[in-house]
Amino acid sequence: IRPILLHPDPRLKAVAKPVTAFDESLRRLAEDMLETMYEAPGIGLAAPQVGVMSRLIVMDCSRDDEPRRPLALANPEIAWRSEETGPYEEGCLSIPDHFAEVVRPKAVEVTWIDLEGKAQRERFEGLWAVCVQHEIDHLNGKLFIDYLGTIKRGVITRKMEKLKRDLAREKPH
Ligand SMILES: O=C(O)C[C@@H](Cc1ccccc1)[C@H](O)SCc1ccccc1
Ligand SMILES: [Zn+2]
Repeated sequence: IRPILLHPDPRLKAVAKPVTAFDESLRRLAEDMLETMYEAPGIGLAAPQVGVMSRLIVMDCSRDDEPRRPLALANPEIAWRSEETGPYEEGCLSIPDHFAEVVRPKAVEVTWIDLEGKAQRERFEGLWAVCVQHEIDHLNGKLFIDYLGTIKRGVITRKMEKLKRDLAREKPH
């Protein structure tokens, strides 16, 4: 389990670097991220959210009544976006307890390299499509609040700054 960085944090606004070593340490990082994600709980997590500036994301958007399908995607890229878009009330483990509607393409095709170094390509729809786009945004320093207007984004940022001040002073918020 690794601590999840909270917005605002410069590491959440930086562009992460491509993964080049498909070795044991990458597999260990993916395992740590999946453990952190399940414990949060969440259905996705990007390496920059645990302070690692690498282009690695993990996801498991399977429902509770389905078998788990943990995925680790290195150097993910969106190769195709559907014309059709749709809204979803998004949240973020780095911006806890804040939710807002974001409109994204309903389906995307993603290419990536898996932990064995093999190139993969898959079409995602539904919650998987929302999640993979949300996670790839994290690799480019983009947060779901960046799709909101200046006012709403500012309100959320100021509330998060207060939360971080209170946490720093060990005061319950
Ligand atoms: O911060 C993250 O990247 C984890 C996000 C991933 C996500 C955000 C919006 C929509 C889909 C995925 C979430 O905090 S994981 C929590 C969650 C759980 C169920 C449905 C939506 C979000
Ligand atoms: Zn997020």
